[in-house]
Amino acid sequence: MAKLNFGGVEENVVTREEYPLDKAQQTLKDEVVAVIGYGVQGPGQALNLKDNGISVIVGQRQNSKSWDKAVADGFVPGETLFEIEEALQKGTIICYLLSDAAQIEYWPLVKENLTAGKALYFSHGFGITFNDQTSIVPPENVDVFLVAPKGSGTSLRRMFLQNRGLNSSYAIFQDATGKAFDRVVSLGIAIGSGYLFETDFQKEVYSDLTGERGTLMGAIQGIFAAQYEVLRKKGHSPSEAFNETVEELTQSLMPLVAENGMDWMYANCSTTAQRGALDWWKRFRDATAPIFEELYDSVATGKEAGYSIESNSKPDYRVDLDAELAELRDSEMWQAGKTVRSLRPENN
Ligand SMILES: NC(=O)c1ccc[n+]([C@@H]2O[C@H](COP(=O)([O-])OP(=O)(O)OC[C@H]3O[C@@H](n4cnc5c(N)ncnc54)[C@H](O)[C@@H]3O)[C@@H](O)[C@H]2O)c1
Ligand SMILES: CC(C)(O)[C@@H](O)C(=O)O
Ligand SMILES: [Mg+2]
Ligand SMILES: [Mg+2]
Repeated sequence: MAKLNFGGVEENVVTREEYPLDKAQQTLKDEVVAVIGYGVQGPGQALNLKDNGISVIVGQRQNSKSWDKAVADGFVPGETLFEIEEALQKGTIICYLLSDAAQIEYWPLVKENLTAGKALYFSHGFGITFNDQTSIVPPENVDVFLVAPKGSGTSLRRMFLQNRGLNSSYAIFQDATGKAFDRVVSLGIAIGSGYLFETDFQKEVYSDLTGERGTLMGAIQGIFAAQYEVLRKKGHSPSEAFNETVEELTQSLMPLVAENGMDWMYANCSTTAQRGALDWWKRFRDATAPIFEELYDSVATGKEAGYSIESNSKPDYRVDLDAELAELRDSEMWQAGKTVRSLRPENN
């Protein structure tokens, strides 16, 4: 395993050079990887595994949209697509990719089928870390590990098809067979990870829940809305407010940050912009830091897990979720965005 320097701190990383695909294929050659759940990560991981020559089956409720999607994606009922219980019986590695809330409901069935020497794979530290709320406690004679892609399953698949790779974290919770490291790293490479960085279950879930509630999803929408609303209140048009808040960021500036970092993006803007950004960023940091502290505490005390379990375990959770998403979609800002996107030349 390579030790790499990240801003002065050494960390363990597994790269494709060190652990190439043929080594992963060799490690997994006698395994049947059962992907349970075909939501967002399920399709991304299952299709990448299949295209990488791994023996993969999907377990999903029949008569569901996800079942139909698996069929449309090339999984064949009775051959590579089964009801959850049958897939659990056939799999030697169980990739537990139901929603974190649904994992609670199906746990007794999964546990029943975890015979000695099998492996239980997660893409999140949620179920194990918050087992006081999930009751997910695996038997001692199976391997338990995670590979958590740091991005959407949709991106995992798209980047795979573009010959790129999303980075993932990996962690081993339990090594019953002595093969856990090879198994987890092989799966990480075979699902299409660019490289794998080491973590543990608790750190993965604390950082992941903080990130998605924070800068990646929650905070970014909050800061977009705040700036957009001020610009509108001061008399700017929706297109002007949207372009100065979102469109320029996603289309012009974030690709530059992705390529070479924030200072390089700054350096490619005017000295006027650089002066202003350098003067203001610390004020935004200081204003939001207390909210991030509160958020982290809410994650670490298990409150966020509790909220998520409570709301996503309701039989009609999708109805409320869809209504909340519609509120965002129908807001003036995102409706303005729809028109702005339609005007991109590549969309014409
Ligand atoms: N979405 C991502 O991009 C992403 C990224 C990294 C890790 N993860 C983790 O991967 C795992 C799967 O995430 P996801 O986003 O694909 O899941 P999801 O929340 O979209 O749900 C996945 C599947 O669970 C099924 N499901 C939901 N409720 C059910 C129920 N009551 N009974 C049976 N099936 C039910 C859905 O039909 C779907 O097939 C989670 O642990 C998640 O935290 C997700
Ligand atoms: C894609 C994300 C936000 O990184 C993932 O953590 C999720 O829960 O979907
Ligand atoms: Mg997450
Ligand atoms: Mg995440």
